[in-house]
Amino acid sequence: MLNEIVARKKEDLNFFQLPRREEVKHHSIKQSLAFASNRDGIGLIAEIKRASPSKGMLAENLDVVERAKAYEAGGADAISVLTDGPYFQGSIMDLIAVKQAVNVPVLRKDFIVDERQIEESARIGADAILLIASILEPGHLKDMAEMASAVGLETLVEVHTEEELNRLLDVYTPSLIGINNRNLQTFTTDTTQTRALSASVPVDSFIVSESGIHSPEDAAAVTKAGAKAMLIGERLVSDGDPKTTIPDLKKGAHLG
Ligand SMILES: O=C(O)c1ccccc1NCC(=O)[C@H](O)[C@H](O)COP(=O)(O)O
Repeated sequence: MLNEIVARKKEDLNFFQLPRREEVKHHSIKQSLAFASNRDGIGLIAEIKRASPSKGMLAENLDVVERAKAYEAGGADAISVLTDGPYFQGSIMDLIAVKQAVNVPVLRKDFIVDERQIEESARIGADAILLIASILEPGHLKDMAEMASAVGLETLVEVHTEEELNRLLDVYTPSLIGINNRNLQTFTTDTTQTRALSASVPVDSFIVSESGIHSPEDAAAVTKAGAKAMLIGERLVSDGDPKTTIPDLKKGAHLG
């Protein structure tokens, strides 16, 4: 009997195994965004965001697979999945499901503070992870970025202030830099933050403007400021028709 139970258990365990990382098709987020920037004037990362500390619940009972497919069909060049549970109501299950449903690169958005989260990100199939300069010492951030690269993950390194950016650049120059327009202490957003920092970003780094982008005019402002891509959560997650909204937001890149 016990043998039977154990055999059955082994079979069931196989059911839940994730595919090996080398069996999953991975896509470069930088390449996807750079291609879109050349083709459309700006690349777009659309975010799966159920809730946030600043706004509370944004999309209750969100079907993450349906939403991710709608983003992709609408022209998103990458998808960001918030996997933090306590503050954003996300989970790694969301990322696993999204990765299996779309062909654009998938970014894991979380508060990554421990090397084990990098191993986990690789295991669950993420193509890229976010590293936040305000919560990691520059040397630690550099080590984390190198470790991520060694396991096949790209990194988007997020800064909000000039001081954070300069401290980081003293030890490490990220290839993808996210300028967060949201102040993480007050939660206020101001898209002029992208302009304020972009001149200090090394020319070879690719700028992603993050947060507070709601309209084609916002897209125009961050494009003019030097962003090559934008990361949008709230505006898109509750939107009825990403197939219309995503192209409209991208068209903002061509506004005067
Ligand atoms: O969104 C928040 O309230 C928030 C608060 C504290 C830390 C992080 C937070 N957001 C994470 C994000 O990076 C945003 O979801 C992302 O940049 C998209 O922003 P938005 O388009 O304004 O939803």
